[in-house]
Amino acid sequence: MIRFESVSKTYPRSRRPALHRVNLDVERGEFVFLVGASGSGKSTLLRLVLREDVATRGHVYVAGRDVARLSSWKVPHLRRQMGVVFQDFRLLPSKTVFENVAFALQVIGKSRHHIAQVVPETLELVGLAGKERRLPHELSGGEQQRVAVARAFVNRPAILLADEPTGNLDPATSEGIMKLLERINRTGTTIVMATHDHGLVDASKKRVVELEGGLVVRDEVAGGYGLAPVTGMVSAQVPVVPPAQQGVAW
Ligand SMILES: Nc1ncnc2c1ncn2[C@@H]1O[C@H](COP(=O)(O)OP(=O)(O)OP(=O)(O)O)[C@@H](O)[C@H]1O
Repeated sequence: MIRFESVSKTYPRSRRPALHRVNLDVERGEFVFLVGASGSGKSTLLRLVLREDVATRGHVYVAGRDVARLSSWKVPHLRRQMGVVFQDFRLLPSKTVFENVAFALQVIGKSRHHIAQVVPETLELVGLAGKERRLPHELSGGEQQRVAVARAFVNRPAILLADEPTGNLDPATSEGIMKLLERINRTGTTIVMATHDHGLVDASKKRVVELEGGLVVRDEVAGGYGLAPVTGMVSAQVPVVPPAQQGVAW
């Protein structure tokens, strides 16, 4: 569903690459955590999937298409297959819960009839039935993030990208958002979630891809936030060459 082939990204006026020769394959329906220190390249990786930016080297494929080769008029079509959730919710402050979610469908030309049917269904799914007429400032942080998830999912995208979706939430509320994302994942939507949330990653036992200075330094099938201590037991961890041995020339 998402494939990175030796992808490097160096921003203009930057000497160090934000991503360096990243190889990554995310299958349809997978749930992948993207972890790593601040500045390790997580958001850059997500931006390349969304084609908000293009790789300096290598290829990014989404659903089999090389995103850099898409003509500009096809980019909106690519993005329609993806939903995005951010740490800061990014809701429209003067629109109600219903209108915020409906807006995502209006801009892609869906009919009023379709919107009237699908928006309430989605709000029900995220646990916001009855709050359709509220404005964002009348909701808790967790509820605002649920609206953002509803907006990202209302068009039933193949892929949902989440950039620190629980970064502004307390642990219990974060757990609720995580359960919601897992529920969405069970419908078949592929999820890639960048996070600093140790607790969620450790509790979930999902695939963990760790970035360090733009390099993938760990890709673990059912990992934790940090590398598991070696106990002598067989580990599901994929061996990864440490950055120092990869011949990296910045
Ligand atoms: N628009 C930009 N122009 C120049 N450099 C950038 C730009 N965006 C990011 N960078 C640099 O690229 C590197 C990776 O940044 P990125 O935002 O991808 O990291 P991140 O892992 O998402 O960090 P965080 O966890 O803090 O969100 C950093 O060194 C950052 O300074």
